Amino acid sequence: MGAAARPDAGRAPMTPQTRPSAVALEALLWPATARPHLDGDISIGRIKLTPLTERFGTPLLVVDEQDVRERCRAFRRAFGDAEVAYAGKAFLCRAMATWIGQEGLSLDVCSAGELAVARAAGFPAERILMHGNAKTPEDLRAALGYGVGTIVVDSFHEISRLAALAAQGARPRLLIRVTPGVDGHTHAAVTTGTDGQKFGFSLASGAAAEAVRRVLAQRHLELAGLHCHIGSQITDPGAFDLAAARMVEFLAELRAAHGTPPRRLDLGGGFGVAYRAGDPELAPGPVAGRLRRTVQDACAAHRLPVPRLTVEPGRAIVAHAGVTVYRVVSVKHGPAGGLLVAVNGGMSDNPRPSLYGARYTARLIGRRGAGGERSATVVGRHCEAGDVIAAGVRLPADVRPGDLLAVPCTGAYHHSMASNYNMVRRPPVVAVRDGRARLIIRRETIDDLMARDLG
Ligand SMILES: Cc1ncc(COP(=O)(O)O)c(C=O)c1O
Ligand SMILES: N[C@@H](CCCC[NH3+])C(=O)O
Repeated sequence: MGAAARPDAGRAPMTPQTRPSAVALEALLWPATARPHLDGDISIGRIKLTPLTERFGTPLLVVDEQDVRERCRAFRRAFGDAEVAYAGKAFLCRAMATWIGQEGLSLDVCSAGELAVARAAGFPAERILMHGNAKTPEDLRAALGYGVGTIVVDSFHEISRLAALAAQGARPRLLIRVTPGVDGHTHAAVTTGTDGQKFGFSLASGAAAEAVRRVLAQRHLELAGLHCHIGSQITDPGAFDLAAARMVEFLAELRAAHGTPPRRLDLGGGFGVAYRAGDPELAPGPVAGRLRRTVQDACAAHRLPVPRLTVEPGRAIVAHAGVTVYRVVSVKHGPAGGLLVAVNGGMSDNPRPSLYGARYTARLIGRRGAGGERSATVVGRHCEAGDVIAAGVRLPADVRPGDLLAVPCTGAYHHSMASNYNMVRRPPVVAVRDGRARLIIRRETIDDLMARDLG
């Protein structure tokens, strides 16, 4: 190519100062393999997002397999010989169950449906825990039928039901879900360690001690240990310490009352992650160090053997692996000079802002903006004014219909909580890794939606 034909002919040579650079990503928010590019695009797993949307459409949930695997490894390294059970409610499909299984994690399911996914992926039954405050007889039969390793019991009625089912053959291993009376200072809707909410047997009221007595009285049931889960998106490590210390104290009480204490202690999940730059996040290393020390010290103080620990991270494994890409449909001028940028998804693929006031960030991809930045609120397509995806974000002032917006940290409690509100079809999920993209959940079709409507 001759010099005159070059698009940059005649311009001053670029120095390091004038050479355009890709706008950096906030490293903590995006998947491990996410990289910004000069053209404004972002690649994940060495695949650029814009061509991916041309292939699979929008909205599109992209999941970075390497990010998931790295976080599984980080949790296993941090917790040493403890069991790490991924909480499938955060995001579950056959591919995810396969990755989790290959990385040596256990799996927490809370319905016959989640168990069916685990089964379809061939997840080892021994490494499955079943949860739920209102497991139905169908859930329990499915669990016993597959031979799940552990059932976490949550009510006196469930103990009776399990005893009846176990008398027919199975001998399930049980953890008792205890409510330790610890406030994790998270959103009220996901606070589960305090008395008065629906999960678990209260420690303070004596219900937990009574649940232990009832399980021990059933010869077909085996009491393996205790469980607690104080809530989700917790960023205060002190709340986990307090819960762990109370649970060890309870183990000591059980030894005094019944002889040998149960051998397992499951401290649940709930490790908070950053959704926006500057948000606090609990990294597995420090949190594991603290928790293990707390348990060891409390056991030493009570002269108890240290129980085998389990933790159940969900969000911390998969939230950062997910990026949702939307297409802008319309732009309006909002109050105080801000923009209202409406996209082709919303509360049906991300109900978290409307449920918990969750805050997200968003970024234009696929081209570089011009004309500076404006404050913007990214809103969804649903028939509610509260259908907001990201409020108060900075977007290029020239954002316009047809643009692509990427929202990071959408891997956990997005697809798993998606709905068909307004008969909108749920988006597909594409897994990316090492330059390859694989459709792991296809987009819903209008036929899917109509299939259950029998007229
Ligand atoms: C029993 C149990 N374990 C683990 C989790 C996972 O929580 P997170 O995704 O916040 O780690 C949950 C959800 O809060 C849960 O209910
Ligand atoms: N769905 C909640 C977390 C609930 C955790 C399940 N026990 C969220 O999106 O933050």
